[in-house]
Amino acid sequence: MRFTTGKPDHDLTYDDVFMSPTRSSVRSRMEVDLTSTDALELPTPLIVANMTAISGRRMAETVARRGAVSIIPQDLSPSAATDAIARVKSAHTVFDTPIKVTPDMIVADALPLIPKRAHGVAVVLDDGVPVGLLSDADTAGMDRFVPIHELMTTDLTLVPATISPQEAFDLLTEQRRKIAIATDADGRLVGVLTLKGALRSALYSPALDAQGRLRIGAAVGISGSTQQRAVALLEAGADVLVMDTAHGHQDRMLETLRLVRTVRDEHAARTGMRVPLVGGNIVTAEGTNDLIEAGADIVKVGVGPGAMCTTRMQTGVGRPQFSAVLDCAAAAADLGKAIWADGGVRHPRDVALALAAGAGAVMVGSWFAGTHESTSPLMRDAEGRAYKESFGMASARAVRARTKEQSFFDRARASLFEEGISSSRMYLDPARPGVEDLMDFITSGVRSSCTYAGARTLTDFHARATVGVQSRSGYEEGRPLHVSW
Ligand SMILES: NC(=O)C1=CN([C@@H]2O[C@H](COP(=O)(O)OP(=O)(O)OC[C@H]3O[C@@H](n4cnc5c(N)ncnc54)[C@H](OP(=O)(O)O)[C@@H]3O)[C@@H](O)[C@H]2O)C=CC1
Ligand SMILES: Nc1nc2c(ncn2[C@@H]2O[C@H](COP(=O)(O)O)[C@@H](O)[C@H]2O)c(=O)[nH]1
Repeated sequence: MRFTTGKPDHDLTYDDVFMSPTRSSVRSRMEVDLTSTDALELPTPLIVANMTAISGRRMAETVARRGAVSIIPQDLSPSAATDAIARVKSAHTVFDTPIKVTPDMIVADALPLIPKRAHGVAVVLDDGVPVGLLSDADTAGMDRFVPIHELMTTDLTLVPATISPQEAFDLLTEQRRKIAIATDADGRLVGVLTLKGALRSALYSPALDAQGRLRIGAAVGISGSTQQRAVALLEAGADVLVMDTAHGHQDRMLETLRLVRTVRDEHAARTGMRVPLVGGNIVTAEGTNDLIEAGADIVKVGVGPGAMCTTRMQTGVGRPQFSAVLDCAAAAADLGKAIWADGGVRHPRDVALALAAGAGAVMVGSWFAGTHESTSPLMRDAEGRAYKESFGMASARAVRARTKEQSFFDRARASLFEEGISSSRMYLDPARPGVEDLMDFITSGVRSSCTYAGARTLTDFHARATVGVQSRSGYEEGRPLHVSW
């Protein structure tokens, strides 16, 4: 990456910069290979942040089908974390896992479950065999105690699990249906595929492990029984382990990395599977070097840019994210490693700029909180707009949950040091209510950015990107107007 007018002597945020188009021989945005340039080599260079309100098994399986990875947070109990890994590992790599109900259940049992799926239906099963579909629309105006079999739609599009996404797409288009139900040779449910899902399956490659299962990551804290948790997560099949804390450039992080590296290496010697380790968060080249020396394959970069973050206002500490990513990516590359740009991503352009600056992949938290797949329950405000509650991992709320084994005094003391928001509303975008909709939005933007730079891969993109520094009005000029001025 080069600056149009030389590297400025002050640090820059994503909003401070723009990319210039350069001559390109790339004929189509579909020619661009978005494989991440970190140790994971993900088909889609996105990571879902290890935040309790956002990343769970539902999020993990959905994004893995589209080539990305979600990190199960450190605050989940070891059994909940290993259960999430097991569920994702057993999920189908093409067909979605639907909400399942039975004909005798009542509408009130199904209604809270249906919003957990962007496709908005539950599959009604009789002894494992699909017999109906239930959507919100089927239940409109009906008594909540009515049994599901009285309201369900029974005219189904059943397809064999061997069908290709393109065949499923053509069939659904021909039948003017939105969802197909895939079954095995005995007629039992395998999964579902929507029209959009079929299209996406043809466009994205899933993130798969060596055994062809969906990939998932998990976080390990730097306090407490780190070693035991790391062993349990590796045994369960975690594909990447993340260790992060507010101040990643501290001795305890370096000690934890060394400890977990030993556990990882023993696991690798036994199984032949070497799981990458991620350490963070830091924003300097020195921090990057120290974490890599202690065993990090990937360094997580970002102090203070997160949407739930109050660190910069509380402490004055942090660094504008574009410059942090640029410098840390260069330092990591010198050691043959990579970084993740973590935090502050609010538009597809931010992902593109982080990748242009050399990030191996980009971590997204709060933006994905406002989707059907995040862990929080769907709520509605007074106007009926759908939202999810989110909170920071260093908020008093998260700290209280994390320290529940400690004395009242220690918990009260710990929550004095909050550096995050305890409650925020992340509204679902009616045009993009699912995480896959946001992934479409982001990846189409990044594909386009690559072609503006004449790049076919993300390595090329970083090499060819030309970045300029812009004024506030330069940034404002680029914002679309939804109403006239
Ligand atoms: N990217 C970012 O800007 C930030 C991210 N976060 C995220 O929040 C989550 C929780 O992190 P964290 O709050 O570190 O909690 P952790 O549970 O990881 O604990 C942090 C440990 O480090 C010690 N510590 C020393 N100095 C600091 C410091 N300046 N800030 C925080 N802890 C310090 C704490 O001790 P003691 O409490 O006794 O001081 C505590 O033992 C992580 O996922 C982290 O990534 C949090 C803040 C900033
Ligand atoms: N300072 C804080 N940072 C936090 C907190 N919770 C999470 N985070 C960091 O934010 C990113 C995600 O950023 P986003 O803009 O995409 O939401 C996450 O990975 C953490 O590094 C917090 O309470 N305080």
